[in-house]
Amino acid sequence: MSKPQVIVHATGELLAAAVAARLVTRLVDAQAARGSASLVLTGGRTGIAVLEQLRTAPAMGAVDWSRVDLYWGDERFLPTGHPDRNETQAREALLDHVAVDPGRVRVMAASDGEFGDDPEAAAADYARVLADAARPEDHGSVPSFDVCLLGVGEEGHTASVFPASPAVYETERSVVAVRNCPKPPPTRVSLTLPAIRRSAEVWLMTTGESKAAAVAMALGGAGEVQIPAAGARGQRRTLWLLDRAAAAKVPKTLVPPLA
Ligand SMILES: O=C1O[C@H](COP(=O)(O)O)[C@@H](O)[C@H](O)[C@H]1O
Repeated sequence: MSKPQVIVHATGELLAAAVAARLVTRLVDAQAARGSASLVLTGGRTGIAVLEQLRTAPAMGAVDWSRVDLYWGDERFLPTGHPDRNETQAREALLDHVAVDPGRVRVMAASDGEFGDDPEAAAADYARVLADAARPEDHGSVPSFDVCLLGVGEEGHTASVFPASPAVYETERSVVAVRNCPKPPPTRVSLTLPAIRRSAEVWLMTTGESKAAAVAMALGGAGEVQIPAAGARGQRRTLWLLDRAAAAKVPKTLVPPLA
């Protein structure tokens, strides 16, 4: 498992543009090496801002979106097309504007979908989707995603794994239903930390003063039960992509000069 590396940008806008550029390079490299790339999307303000930036990124045309496998790290369990669904926001920000292969866009079920209002069934279904997509070289039931994008909440949640919640103690399942979330909406579906840790690269992205304490705790050695984002690590790389405000309380020894 990789050690976290911190990259700080001056503003949230610069951060989103820089992450978008970094992502273009990573996807192009994966496609050149293997023919396809896999990407886990996140919801949240920073995650969606990155997708908006990606849409107009200068080298965007270098990515063949029909050969990108798309997944979600978590989903708000709401009806199809609901504006608060991470899927809806990702489609508006990017996916409706690029030539994705619909068969490679693996969404988490909606609350009016085939599993009805049953988030446990939706989670079990997504675990099957992941298992079906895993290749022999992934050595398990979760693909080794090229990049897993994640946000970070004020209290340290990532995906929809909240501090001290049942999801943070999960060691077997790759996807779980999450109920009674402290942040609305209360019902969600989420990858677990063990599934996230199957990723080659994990990129945690967050901005703003309100995230500074959680970021400092995660990077300062807090446990994942207290700060779930601390447990999100990639096999090859773990990047913490921050703006100056979110990085304000991180120990100076961990922060390189401004990008
Ligand atoms: O609810 C969620 O929140 C987190 C963080 O969102 P932000 O707006 O504070 O950046 C996000 O990572 C997660 O995907 C989303 O469902």
